[in-house]
Amino acid sequence: MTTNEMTSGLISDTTALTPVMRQYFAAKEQYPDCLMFCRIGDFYELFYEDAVTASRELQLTLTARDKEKKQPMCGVPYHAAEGYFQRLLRKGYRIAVCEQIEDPKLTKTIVRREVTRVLTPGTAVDPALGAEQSNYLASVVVLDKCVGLALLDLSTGEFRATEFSGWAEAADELGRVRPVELLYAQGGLVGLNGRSSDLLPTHRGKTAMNGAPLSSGTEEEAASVGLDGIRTKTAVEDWVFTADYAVPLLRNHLRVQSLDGMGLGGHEAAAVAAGALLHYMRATKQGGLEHVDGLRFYERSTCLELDAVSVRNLELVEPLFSGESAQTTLFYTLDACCTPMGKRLLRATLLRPSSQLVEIEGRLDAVGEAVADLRKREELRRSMSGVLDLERLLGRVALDSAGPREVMALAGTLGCLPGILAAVNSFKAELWRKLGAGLDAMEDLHELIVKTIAEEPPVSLADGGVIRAGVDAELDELRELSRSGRQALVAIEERERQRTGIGSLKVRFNSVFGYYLEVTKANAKAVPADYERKQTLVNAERFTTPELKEYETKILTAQERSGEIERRLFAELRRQLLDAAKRMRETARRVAEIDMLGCFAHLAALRGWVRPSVDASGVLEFLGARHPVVERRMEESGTGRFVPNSVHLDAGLVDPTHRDKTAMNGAPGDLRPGGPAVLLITGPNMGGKSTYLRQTALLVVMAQCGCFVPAERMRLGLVDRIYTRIGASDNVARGRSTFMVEMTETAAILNTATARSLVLLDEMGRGTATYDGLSLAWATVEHLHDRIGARTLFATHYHELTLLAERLSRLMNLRVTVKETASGIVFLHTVEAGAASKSYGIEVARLAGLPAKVISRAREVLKVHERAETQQVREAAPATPQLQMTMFTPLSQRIVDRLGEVDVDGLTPREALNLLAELQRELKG
Ligand SMILES: Nc1ncnc2c1ncn2[C@@H]1O[C@H](COP(=O)(O)OP(=O)(O)OP(=O)(O)O)[C@@H](O)[C@H]1O
Repeated sequence: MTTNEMTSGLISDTTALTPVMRQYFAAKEQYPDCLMFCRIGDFYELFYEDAVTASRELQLTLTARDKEKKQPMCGVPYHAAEGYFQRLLRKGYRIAVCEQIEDPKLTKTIVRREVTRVLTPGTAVDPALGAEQSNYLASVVVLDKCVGLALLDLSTGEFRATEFSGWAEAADELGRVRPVELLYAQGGLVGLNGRSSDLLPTHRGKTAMNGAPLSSGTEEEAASVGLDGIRTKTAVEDWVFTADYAVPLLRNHLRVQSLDGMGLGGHEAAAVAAGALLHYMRATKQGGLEHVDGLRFYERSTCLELDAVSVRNLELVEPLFSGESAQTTLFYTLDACCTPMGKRLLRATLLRPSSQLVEIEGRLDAVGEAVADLRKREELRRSMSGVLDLERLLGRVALDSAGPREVMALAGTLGCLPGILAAVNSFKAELWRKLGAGLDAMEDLHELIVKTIAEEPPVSLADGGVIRAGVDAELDELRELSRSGRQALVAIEERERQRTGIGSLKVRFNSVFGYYLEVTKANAKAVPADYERKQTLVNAERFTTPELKEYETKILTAQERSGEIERRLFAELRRQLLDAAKRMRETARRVAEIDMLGCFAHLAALRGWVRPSVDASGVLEFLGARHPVVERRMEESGTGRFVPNSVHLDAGLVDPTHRDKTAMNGAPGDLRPGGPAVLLITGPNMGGKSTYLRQTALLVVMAQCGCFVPAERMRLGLVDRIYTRIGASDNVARGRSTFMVEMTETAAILNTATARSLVLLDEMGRGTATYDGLSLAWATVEHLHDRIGARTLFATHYHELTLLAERLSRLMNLRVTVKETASGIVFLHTVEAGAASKSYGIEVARLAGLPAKVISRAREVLKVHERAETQQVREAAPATPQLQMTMFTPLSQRIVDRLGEVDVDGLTPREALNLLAELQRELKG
């Protein structure tokens, strides 16, 4: 008999079951998708398939309730259960905890049992969660062709929602945020473009029996929706995802009349997703939602968009291959934050850099001021050094899992706030002033805690002595009573030793017998007649006396009563702290931002990074730029120096607001108007092409986060999106052909990139026959150049592509350089103008140790092919359509060209004036 059979009603005769098993099945029927942990005595037991699953996942011994072993079971001791729960949650399982809800001592029949908690990856806070990580529960809904998405991190109370016009963008956001659990309507996501989206269809819509994590459907689906990273997907009944139900629920929870104040006006889909998420929290019996007291509507359009593929390729927050060291990530390199909140904000900012000039410049101004003043900068960072995780501590208070020491830790952190405020106020930049003005130092709360809790409180409230003396008169009195009672016992012990002459006589306590006098067997004869025997052990006898009983009652009653008072006062304090939850969260948010800015300033000063000049042009120009991660790793491992390189790109966009900003960092003459929009980079393997591409993207990300950059100078016209198609990814493991993945990613770029985007294509077209690959690469470059005009870096091994420079006016060839020496080639890692003349693939193969015979044969074959191919490509490549110069040549270039054509000596003064007027007309559009 299996649980499935039982719960699906195949087995109707439950009378043969023991009463406990009947309770078990009743509970399991309600939560078929959870692993059911059933409390029996000191253990949580699992049965049937749940037992098989748990024993496999937790390496528990599988036993059986019956001789035929048809009823497998396994169990974990109740006091160690939380650790086992977490291990299963991390693997994506859902858990229901069926508790004994009566005291076994007080009932003569079977103890009642009920499910008191349902734990899921998104609703249970993992104590082992890293400070910089978030534990998002996500909820998604499609309403009126609009996709609503809500995200909640229960560990901090962060709650936000947004909307998308299409599923692809929503899936992309999910791929970036990587929630641990996703909620969606059971009926699937119906309504997108008037058709039923089959991306999360009903038949896969349920979490599998046994609480097993769902497989994410077919490969195409997984890739197209970017959901394959989410292990737990939970279907919730459709009615929950309706505006009539979810919106009032959300309003009630947030205690607001209208959601407009949270930026949710007119965003029903986002509100419904958020309301449904709260419904789920309640349905899984999660109390402690007090710290979830605000909801923020956020929009991606104010951000530099990074699709999930680019986040991965650029290793912004995670290494490309799981299991690799995190040291390859940009986050690791930039994380010099002092506080856990700062770390989390940095990580979130790297995933969502700004695309708003005012915001970026505001941050750069603030960072710049701190870079320039060592004393103030250090003071700022010092003021934050003792700050703990304010948001998580508050989360624990709300979830009622904060003990006295955590509350004291909270006070410690609150105590740092006045210092932080003073440090922030010492700066003048507008952003610092804004942050300072809104920073609530919360001295009242700090004082409240410090005055209520003892200086060095015990770990647990039950240990007593948590509340400071002087807080409650009755408590002080009771404590005095039990103290004097204990003193009296010491006196009794001494007196009785004298009276009986038994030097080893002791007054002792245990929870079963209370206080007693203990005498060794050898001395038992000397015991006076008024002692009343309580217990006989192998070596000792235990006695009591009426006097002892009297003190016992006094002491125990006093302790019990003071325990009650301590619990009440602690609960009152908790309530007061939660009443201030909103203030604390707001402060935590500001501290995070202060910390991140301080971190940027610290790194800039430490590593000599410079302030990027950001504007609304289409320029992207670096001088002496370095890859921050590779440079740091080379420094740390002592493997040489990183070779700086420069980049010059111009998408030819007119910057209406910053027309006068033609120079970087005030140095005139750096702007070369109408620079190339596409850079085609050739050169040997290992030459540094990928590094050059990635470094360009990373510097853009950093600059738009408001961070200084590792370069001598940088000018950046705002980028709206970064696209990357870099190297062969590990999609092969997911069963999709490398080439298919590459083409899907390239299609996404060609269909959605804009003239403001930055496109990085590395070795496109390698995964197929040479001519197919070359032709696709050729056509892609043409399309990017002619139709999109995005700033593009294209690294390739197809030397034939360098011929494109003859046809495309805004494409420039670059090459990574090598030096040929007698003993082989040396990589110089410098990028310079021009096409690589040779590919050196064979040289690199030689360095890798291919047999000499193979190398020399390869050289022969290469010669024959090279001659033939170059000729063919020249002849066969279709003519590029004539560029519409006026459309694609930047204005500045056209003016320069026009001036270049003029014969100045042959002009009359009037003609010169006319020309000037004409040029000005053109400038003004
Ligand atoms: N500017 C640089 N200064 C110093 N070392 C560099 C530089 N650029 C790249 N390197 C080092 O050279 C190695 C190869 O770089 P990269 O992977 O970028 O080469 P590639 O040209 O893309 O090679 P392939 O074509 O085989 O992918 C890396 O280990 C990197 O650390």
